[in-house]
Amino acid sequence: MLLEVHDIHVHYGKIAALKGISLQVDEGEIVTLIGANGAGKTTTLKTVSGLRPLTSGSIRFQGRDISKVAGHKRVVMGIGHAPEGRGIFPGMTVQENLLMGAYARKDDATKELDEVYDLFPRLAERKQQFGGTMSGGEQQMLTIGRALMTNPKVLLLDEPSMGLAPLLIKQIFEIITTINQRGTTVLLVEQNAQQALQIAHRAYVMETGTITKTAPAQDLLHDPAVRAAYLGGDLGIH
Ligand SMILES: Nc1ncnc2c1ncn2[C@@H]1O[C@H](COP(=O)(O)OP(=O)(O)OP(=O)(O)O)[C@@H](O)[C@H]1O
Repeated sequence: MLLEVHDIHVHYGKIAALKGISLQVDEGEIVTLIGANGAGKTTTLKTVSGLRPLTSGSIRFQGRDISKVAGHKRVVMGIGHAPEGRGIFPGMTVQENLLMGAYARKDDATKELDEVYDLFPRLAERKQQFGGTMSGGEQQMLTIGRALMTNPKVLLLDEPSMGLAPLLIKQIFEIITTINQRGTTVLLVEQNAQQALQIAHRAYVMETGTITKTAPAQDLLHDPAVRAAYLGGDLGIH
């Protein structure tokens, strides 16, 4: 087991955002978390990467309890996080933004930089362009690229398709599959449940701070209750 989240509770002040979440991610998997707005998906990722503290419960990574390990150390251990809302450095070039992702590493990141440019030719074309002048979709690519610069064992992806045009959404999901096939485990949070379930191996359904269902992604694609709640009831399965 690569990542094991056990019965975590997380609060924002008095508000309980996570009320006992447990999930596992095996090496090599794409696991997706789906659920309505406010269910706690983003909070789950933030807690795994160390951006939010736990009230109780535990998180194990490669068998080690990391519940109290600082976020920057989790990066070095192999937990990469591409957060929602992009958060790139607008006044830095694309390349500088990517290199910021590698700052915690002691070794040379040339290989990772080449890999990121290979995955996202658009970023390679725009190395010297300021991050803030990139389009929304390009900034999304930059956020994912920056997280990949840490050479993560597990990549936490928060809403990578948010705000993207349909063609770009298709590309982003293809790229996530490629990243996974090249050896990175993925924990994916998505509003776009249909596409997420199509590329994922397994999925968890979240509702108001709890997990209500877990199954192979293909099973959830055909689950009438999941289809009605999260897939618009549309039966257009590909
Ligand atoms: N900084 C914060 N302060 C107070 N409450 C917060 C904060 N961030 C999130 N919450 C609350 O925690 C709950 C879970 O939020 P979270 O962002 O994790 O949900 P989500 O499933 O990712 O939703 P979405 O799909 O809308 O992004 C929500 O009720 C939200 O209002």
